[in-house]
Amino acid sequence: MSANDIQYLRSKLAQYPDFPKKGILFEDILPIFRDPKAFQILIDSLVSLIKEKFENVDVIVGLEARGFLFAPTLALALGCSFVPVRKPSKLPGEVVEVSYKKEYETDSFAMQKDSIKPGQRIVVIDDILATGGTALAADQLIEKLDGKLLGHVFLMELDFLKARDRLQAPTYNLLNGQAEAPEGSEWA
Ligand SMILES: O=P(O)(O)OC[C@H]1O[C@H](OP(=O)(O)OP(=O)(O)O)[C@H](O)[C@@H]1O
Ligand SMILES: Nc1ncnc2[nH]cnc12
Repeated sequence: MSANDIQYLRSKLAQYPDFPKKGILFEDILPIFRDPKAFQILIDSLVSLIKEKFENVDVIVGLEARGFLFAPTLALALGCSFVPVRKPSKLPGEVVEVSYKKEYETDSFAMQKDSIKPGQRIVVIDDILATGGTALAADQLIEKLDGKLLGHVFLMELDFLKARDRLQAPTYNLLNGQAEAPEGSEWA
């Protein structure tokens, strides 16, 4: 991704102080999707990043709700499956479920038991890494289904919350720099 592309995507982000609660600076990614040029840059950049960092990806897992805005398009561009992680009571059939805490509330997440096969190679996609509670919950669900977690890709990361230290798998983001797996972890 060129510096111009990064700049273009960053110019589409909007900040809202004290939303949804006092003290939270909310980062809004929705303007990206109002502009087809920005959306195309986003998908092309994510495809390049994933091809560069991960091998033989079978499944892109997207997290409700904002991950759903671009993870299916990305999966299609990569020729992978798309599998959703959803909020509770939304998925039919047998599910696995976990509760988690995020920057401004608690919630729970579920996946359909037959949505991934044991050993499938998985990259988890979401818009923002804040405390990491959401991403860790997705990791737990993938582990319960015996998927092979390759790593996480975010559009952006709230560095000051230091969530990267909580995530074990390699974690990348498009808009504010990249880092490798923690030293000593199985992915390092
Ligand atoms: O790292 P964390 O502290 O867990 O926070 C990050 C999560 O918070 C937001 O989702 P949220 O559930 O608020 O909203 P959404 O349903 O609009 O995606 C965001 O889209 C991430 O999924
Ligand atoms: N500050 C923030 N802005 C947007 N989404 C978020 N999810 C968690 N924290 C967030």
